[in-house]
Amino acid sequence: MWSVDEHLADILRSVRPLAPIELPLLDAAGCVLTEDVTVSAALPPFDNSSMDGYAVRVADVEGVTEEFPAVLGVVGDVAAGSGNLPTVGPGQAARIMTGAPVPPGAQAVVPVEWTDGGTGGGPASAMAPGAPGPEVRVHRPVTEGQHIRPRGSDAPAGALALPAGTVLGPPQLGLLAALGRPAVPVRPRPRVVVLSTGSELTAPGEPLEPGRIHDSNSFALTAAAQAAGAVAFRVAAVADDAATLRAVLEDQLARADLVVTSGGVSVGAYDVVKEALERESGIEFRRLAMQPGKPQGFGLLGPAGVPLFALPGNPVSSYVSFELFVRPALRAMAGLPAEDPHRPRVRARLVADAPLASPPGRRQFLRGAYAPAAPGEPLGTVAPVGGAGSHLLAALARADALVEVPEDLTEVAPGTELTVVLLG
Ligand SMILES: Nc1nc2c(c(=O)[nH]1)N[C@H]1C(S)=C(S)[C@@H](COP(=O)(O)OP(=O)(O)OC[C@H]3O[C@@H](n4cnc5c(N)ncnc54)[C@H](O)[C@@H]3O)O[C@H]1N2
Ligand code: MOO
Repeated sequence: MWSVDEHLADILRSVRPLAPIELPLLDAAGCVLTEDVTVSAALPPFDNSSMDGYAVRVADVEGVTEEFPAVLGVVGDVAAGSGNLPTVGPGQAARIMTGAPVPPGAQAVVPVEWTDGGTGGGPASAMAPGAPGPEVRVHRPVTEGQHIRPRGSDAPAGALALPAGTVLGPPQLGLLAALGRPAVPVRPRPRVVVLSTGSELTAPGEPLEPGRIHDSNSFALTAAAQAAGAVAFRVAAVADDAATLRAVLEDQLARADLVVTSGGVSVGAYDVVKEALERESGIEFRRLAMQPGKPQGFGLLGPAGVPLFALPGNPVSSYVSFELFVRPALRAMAGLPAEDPHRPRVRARLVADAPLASPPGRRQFLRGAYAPAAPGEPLGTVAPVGGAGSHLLAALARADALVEVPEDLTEVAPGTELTVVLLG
């Protein structure tokens, strides 16, 4: 029997980060940058106004008040995007909008609210539409540089904008766009093919014949792969026939960086995944010291060595196995640390009416509902949801945590401190 930790270590030894490719920004969302990105041209690229107002020379507005305003000649109107700039000489001002380049000669911007807005009346609350008037009265002084965002104040040219290894979230993608980068080198999202096996499986929406059930695993596992950041393809369930399964796998390998199958790995007469792959070099079928998820297959398939996870068919077993083994592998392939910040492990106290039983020598993963620590309490609590049966999908759907019972515990008393994986 392999321990959970040995199996995961073997997987992480076998999988490799995917080779980097250049991707357009929005396709690179959530991906890991593989090269440093430096600031090629300063951000912002020119001194610009942070206010709608008037660009002035500081000496012209020194000591002014509403009662004794400066009256300045308006020499132009500078909108954001203007390239043709007027020069502001002594006694002059240029009307200017937020984001517009500061015209030569101007040293500061007076917000329109500190002026008459060129109307000859009292303080303006906004700019009048249309062309500016010939004069503006300025009611308050400004200091040099006031309301000006200097060139390079966000990111100076030559600075490191984003180091290799950065995960590209919305702010990072925004920065790359601001720097003028249309595409960046990243590790791509792994492409995952998810395939259920079992002659009893019927697609949701189809009526059930006697003895048959709906295929739920391929939906849960495909969604889990997407949630792990992969591009996931769900394949229609394959009946229990080794030749068909081999043919489907061969077809699917062309678009897969990783393959997940469910079912057919136990010791039954129709355990087709095992039958189809057991002699395939590289795929090894093991028994793990865990519950659920005891029978597992893992290895590298085909000439390209595509990691294949043959997960057990019970719905809870396959989902728990995905969380514990496939998700870390996908993260490693995407260049992320296998240790998953989105699946934190916390310690919590068990809340239960009676002691819980756990199989000897196997690490058990019960489904639970976690409650964070109350004020003044060092630990949160976790209550079991449903029993230990690996067919209990409805209970899994109500749970938000996996409760880890160590191998050496066969009875877990209420109040016991345990590790909990938060599923989020
Ligand atoms: N004699 C033994 N029998 C079993 C053992 C054992 O050690 N000795 N192990 C049990 C354990 S533990 C597990 S887990 C299962 C694993 O079985 P398989 O991976 O071969 O899975 P199947 O037999 O194909 O299916 C098991 C169960 O799950 C249902 N299933 C399968 N696929 C789906 C799907 N896509 N959607 C919904 N439900 C699915 C299937 O109908 C079965 O009920 O073996 C035990 N047996
Ligand atoms: O290991 Mo099975 O996954 O217990 O149900």
